[in-house]
Amino acid sequence: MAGLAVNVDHIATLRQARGGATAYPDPVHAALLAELGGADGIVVHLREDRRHIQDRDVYLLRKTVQSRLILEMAATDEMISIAADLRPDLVTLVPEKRTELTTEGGLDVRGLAEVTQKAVESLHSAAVPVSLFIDPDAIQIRASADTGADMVEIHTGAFCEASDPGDKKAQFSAITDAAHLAHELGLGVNAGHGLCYNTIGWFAGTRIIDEFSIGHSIVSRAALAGMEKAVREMRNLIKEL
Ligand SMILES: CC(=O)[C@@H](O)[C@H](O)COP(=O)(O)O
Ligand SMILES: NCC(=O)COP(=O)(O)O
Repeated sequence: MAGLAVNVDHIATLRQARGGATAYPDPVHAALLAELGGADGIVVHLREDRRHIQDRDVYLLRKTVQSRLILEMAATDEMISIAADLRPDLVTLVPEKRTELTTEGGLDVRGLAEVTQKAVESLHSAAVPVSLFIDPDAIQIRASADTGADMVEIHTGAFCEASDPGDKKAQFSAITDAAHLAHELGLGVNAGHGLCYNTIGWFAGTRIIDEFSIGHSIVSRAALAGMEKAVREMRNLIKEL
């Protein structure tokens, strides 16, 4: 059965809405509730611009998360140093642009092979496993395997955002093809970005994703129904896949 890692970034987005003047809502509290709701892991994206998750959050989560702590970060010296000190259960290397509203494309592992491999080696030397957040593209999958990374996280944003039925079907096929190739190359296969209570159903019967990484749709439902309930509902949908 696939796992569910809950991204609590956007609890912190709400907290930072007043410029960090309030201590609430606290992503650390949200993570506890997510775990009570059945989360198999907690994801946080410590961005260079600290627009939502703060350093304080990741260090407190390291002490309090009882499932697994997954740190999303750019492959920069600053972030690698933090990860080596923090020792999360997994690092997912993601591309970052200060001007982006949210994570856009996947990491260009092929084009940044040297930098990516160096980051993978640095994290491995700190005993931190590494996942690479990439588009569902065979070239990027193969390049990821060549870096020595432990797994990939397939970017599901284009599939989730597609409105044309034919395009959505094609985007989903790209994800399943990429997942099969990644498994063949011995990589773990996670998936995330933009997944919601409707799109998750597309994965029924596929059994090709090891863990789904979901944040925005769960936090959005939690705003109305509560975090534990929102996570449990997603957890139950994934159990039925
Ligand atoms: C890589 C990824 O998909 C996550 O970063 C997710 O997008 C939540 O982070 P942001 O909303 O800050 O992009
Ligand atoms: N890596 C994907 C993630 O952490 C959550 O993305 P989203 O569900 O917030 O779009």
